[in-house]
Amino acid sequence: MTSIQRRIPVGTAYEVLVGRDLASVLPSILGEAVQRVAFIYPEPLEALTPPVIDVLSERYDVVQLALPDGEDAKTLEVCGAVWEALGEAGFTRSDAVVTFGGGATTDVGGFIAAAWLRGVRVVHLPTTLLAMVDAAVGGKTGINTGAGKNLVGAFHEPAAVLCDLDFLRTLPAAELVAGLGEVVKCGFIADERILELVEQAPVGSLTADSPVLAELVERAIQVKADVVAADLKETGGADGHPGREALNYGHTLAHAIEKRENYRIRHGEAVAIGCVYAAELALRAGLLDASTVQRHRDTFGRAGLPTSYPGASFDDLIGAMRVDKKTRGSVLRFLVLTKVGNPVILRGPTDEDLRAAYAAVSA
Ligand SMILES: NC(=O)c1ccc[n+]([C@@H]2O[C@H](COP(=O)([O-])OP(=O)(O)OC[C@H]3O[C@@H](n4cnc5c(N)ncnc54)[C@H](O)[C@@H]3O)[C@@H](O)[C@H]2O)c1
Ligand SMILES: O=C(O)C(=O)C[C@@H](O)[C@H](O)[C@H](O)COP(=O)(O)O
Ligand SMILES: [Zn+2]
Repeated sequence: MTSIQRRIPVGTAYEVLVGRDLASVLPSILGEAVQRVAFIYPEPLEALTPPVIDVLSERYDVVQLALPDGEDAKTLEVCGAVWEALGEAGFTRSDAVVTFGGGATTDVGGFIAAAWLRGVRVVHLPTTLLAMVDAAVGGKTGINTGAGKNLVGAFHEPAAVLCDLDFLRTLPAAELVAGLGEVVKCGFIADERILELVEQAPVGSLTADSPVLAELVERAIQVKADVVAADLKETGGADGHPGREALNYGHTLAHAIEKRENYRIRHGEAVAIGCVYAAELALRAGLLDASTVQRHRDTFGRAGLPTSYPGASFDDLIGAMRVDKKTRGSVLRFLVLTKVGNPVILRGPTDEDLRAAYAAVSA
């Protein structure tokens, strides 16, 4: 039975619903004008789709589009094939896209919707923890290129995000842990209670049906919704706050590691390493104290996440770090903390500090 536990508005634009058995609310969001729905999902999740397809099929002509799994879907080739399929289906501006899957699927499906006819409605049904708390919320969509991660994309806000916690029941434990990477990141940038909840939870207790996990989901979505509502297109925050770039904590190194690993490391795992790196960098820049750096290692580690990366040298990664979207010209800009909940931008850290911080996470 449908149960909506929380409605979290993202400004005035749309809501993120958190609950269970949420597919039934889709028609009320999509409305009467929609005739065709492109249902985009990763092929391995086929067995989970019938309850959603059944709801959609009662009202709409459903075009089912199975994509490759995970990061393999975030390519121009996959987008091209889907756009051809939409053309063949006569997909119009009053039709809609529904994505169903993890963050890779919501990213590429969102981009497909953003570009088709220059923008059609999209509703995300995230099925991983990471996509519920982060990827599906906020309207960032995108794909990868040979030069790096998420280098092509668009801001395209969804009409709604439906976080159905029931889908977490089939999620492999390692994927759930990876999602905690973005949850803990939100704790460090904006909500210390998240850190306390993770620190106090018995190891292994944050499973799909845990009430603490449900609270973490709601808190992390709230952090993301608040930051996005204040700076939708990452143009900058007010009163010294870095705005949406705060959500990019840990991502400069994370994206470089993901590229280096051919996307075979999970995004949330790479983010955990990247946040420890950013903390080490802030320590060397005289911005952050050593105990908060240690708290990064302890809290990400307690969640089951890696906090070091011995897989490459600094010189192997710096090229990919330079294409980070926070870079301006040849000046690297890092999101760092001065304390928990106080993100700031560090411009042009010295080569010595960049290397020393990397040495501290690569041992
Ligand atoms: N747009 C944004 O703001 C934003 C934010 C964070 C991350 N991201 C992107 O999200 C992606 C990572 O997302 P992810 O961690 O969800 O990975 P993912 O989409 O690759 O999914 C991980 C794996 O879980 C499987 N899976 C998904 N739901 C399942 C379920 N309910 N049961 C069983 N298996 C399931 C998938 O098939 C896949 O194999 C990265 O590409 C990252 O860049 C985007
Ligand atoms: O929503 C944002 O803004 C974020 O930075 C959230 C990140 O967790 C996410 O991985 C995002 O896709 C990274 O964005 P990018 O601009 O560095 O590609
Ligand atoms: Zn991320």
